Amino acid sequence: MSNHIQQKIENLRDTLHKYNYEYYVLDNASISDFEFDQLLKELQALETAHPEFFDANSPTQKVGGTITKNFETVVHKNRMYSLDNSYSQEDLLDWEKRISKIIEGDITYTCELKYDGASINLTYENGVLVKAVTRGDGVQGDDVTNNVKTIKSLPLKLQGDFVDNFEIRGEIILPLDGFNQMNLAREEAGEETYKNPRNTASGSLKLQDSTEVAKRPLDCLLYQVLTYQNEFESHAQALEKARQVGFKVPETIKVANSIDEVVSFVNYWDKARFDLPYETDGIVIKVNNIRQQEELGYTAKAPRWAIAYKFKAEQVSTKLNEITYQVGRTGAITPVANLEPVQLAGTTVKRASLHNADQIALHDIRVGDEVYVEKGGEIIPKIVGVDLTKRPADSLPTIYATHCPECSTPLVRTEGDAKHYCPNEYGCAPQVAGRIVHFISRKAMNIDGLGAETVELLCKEKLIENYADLYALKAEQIIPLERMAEKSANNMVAGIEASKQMPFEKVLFALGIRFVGETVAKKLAKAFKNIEALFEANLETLVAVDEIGDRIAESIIAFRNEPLNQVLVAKLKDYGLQFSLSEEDLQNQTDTLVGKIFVVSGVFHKVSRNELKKLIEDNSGKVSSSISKKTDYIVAGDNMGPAKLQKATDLGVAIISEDDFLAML
Ligand SMILES: NC(=O)c1ccc[n+]([C@@H]2O[C@H](COP(=O)([O-])OP(=O)(O)OC[C@H]3O[C@@H](n4cnc5c(N)ncnc54)[C@H](O)[C@@H]3O)[C@@H](O)[C@H]2O)c1
Ligand SMILES: [Zn+2]
Repeated sequence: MSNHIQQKIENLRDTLHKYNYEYYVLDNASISDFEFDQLLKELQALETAHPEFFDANSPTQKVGGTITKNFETVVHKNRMYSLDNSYSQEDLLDWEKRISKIIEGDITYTCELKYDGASINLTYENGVLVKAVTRGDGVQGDDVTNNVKTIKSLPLKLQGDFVDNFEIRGEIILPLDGFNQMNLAREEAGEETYKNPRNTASGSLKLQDSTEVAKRPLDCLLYQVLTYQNEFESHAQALEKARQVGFKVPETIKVANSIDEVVSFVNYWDKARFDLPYETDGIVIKVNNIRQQEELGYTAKAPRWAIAYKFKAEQVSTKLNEITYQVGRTGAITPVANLEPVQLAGTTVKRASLHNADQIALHDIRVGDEVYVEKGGEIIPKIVGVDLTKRPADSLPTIYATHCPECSTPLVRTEGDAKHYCPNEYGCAPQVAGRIVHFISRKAMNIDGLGAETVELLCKEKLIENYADLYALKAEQIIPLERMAEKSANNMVAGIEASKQMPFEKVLFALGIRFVGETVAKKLAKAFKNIEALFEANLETLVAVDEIGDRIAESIIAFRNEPLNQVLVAKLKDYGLQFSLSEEDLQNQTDTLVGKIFVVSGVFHKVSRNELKKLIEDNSGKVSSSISKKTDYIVAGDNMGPAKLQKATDLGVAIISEDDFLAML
């Protein structure tokens, strides 16, 4: 019996060591955090029940990371710990009870967001950054000073009055904006996209070439100051002071006087976090008083004076019954997992995306497996892993589809593309209907009174074969159809008619040119101003446009060379759709701000923030999210952050008001 348990404990330790290695060293996790946490919890429970198998090297006892051989190893002056996790209000109350037994007096807490990146320890001597070291195994880490120095928001030399010698800790993160831009560029270059901001940030830190790191839009958010003469009384005070001398300490931090206040903070950010420009995976609650922190001290792995509250992972496990294949509007094949129905984030989930053949192979996902399903930012849930312990003995590896499930054409897969495609573009029913559905969709022509199901019906009834046919539809043809009545038919026709006013960029997006998404369509519309100019452009002219690369350019050329597309575009033009920028758009576009880089900060009165950004872009200026030496102007509204203000002043960037800006135009 105990032998069996010991075996189980050892297996779990081995498994977790392996996952730690993949996560911290390779920056390429093969299982989700949720699964990892489950396994760790399982091990913790076994170890608590069987203290005779205690091992100081167990993943429950140690910080998970390690050092690499690529950088100089530095022993931390002050150990770097992990954080204990909590998942509910009860967990937080338990924690409060535990610490109240150890310390005397009232406790106040600081609540901070748990920034999802890589931890870093910065050493400042006489106000100058001298060392930046990763957490490593907590005792020693990698010296990545040169890489960290490229982070623009991090002060290399402090201005103003602060402690002379200190360490400060923070999280190196990759804001979502920058992450998406990096991925866009990779997609453009036909390279595989990065998985998530966290491991991209962590991987960037460990690059050998600092000039490469400098190109990545990393940021550093600070969360702890360590001094040697006890200069500060409270954690919040230390952070406030750090912010004043130019460190990026997020304004989201809050002091709470009770666990109830902590809980309100947690509940608020559980939703509001999706509006943040970076990813967070929870809240960190800390005892605010530094003397009390010292009294509480540390366990082997984490401070007793802090606890992380992890946002609920919207993830469950269920059985995979069947894999089917879906043909998208572009002919891309998506494998779909048909699941044993399960409740997830308030909805019943029956299907989930499996992405592509590589993903299936990577996780070795098989029919009959118990799989983990996760609901991320996207609406369609995805499978993130397999519970191998539950795999049936007779299970077989998945063999990926070879032919289109709709039209039986052999599938193709081009080099470097993760997806398989059905090449029968104009004869494969879902591709035909799919192109029309895309055309009418909200972000494209936004046609009221017409939905995907109706489009399929209209195709099936042979009333339409392509999107241009929509404009010839008459109410009398629609009324006899299933689920249709006079009113709905009239609405549909009116909606189609109204769509003729949609601006050029929307029409361009609606055409469904491969790789021409909403943003690219906007760029193209702005650059070429009308469809004739766009379709006459050669590869060279096309790639000269900002952010347009070979892949997009070739796709545009292929589209305009296809005779059917030429006919469709000509028909749409005849029907009166907008194939050039409007007079108004043209008038509003100037070169007034060409070459100028703006940062917009604060709240404005005459125009909204988005309008302001649009005005900058319409007048050929560039909007950047962070202040750097390259920034020409900061348009400052109300409540501009003091850190930004300081930074702008330090760099000598001109700070202008909303009125100043409007006057420039
Ligand atoms: N998927 C995998 O294979 C795998 C493997 C290992 C670890 N993990 C995941 O990593 C996490 C455990 O990692 P960990 O030990 O680094 O602990 P952690 O990330 O849960 O917590 C500690 C870290 O939080 C960071 N942090 C962010 N904001 C902070 C703030 N305001 N104040 C203080 N600290 C803040 C610090 O960098 C600190 O080192 C778990 O979520 C686990 O699921 C996943
Ligand atoms: Zn097909």
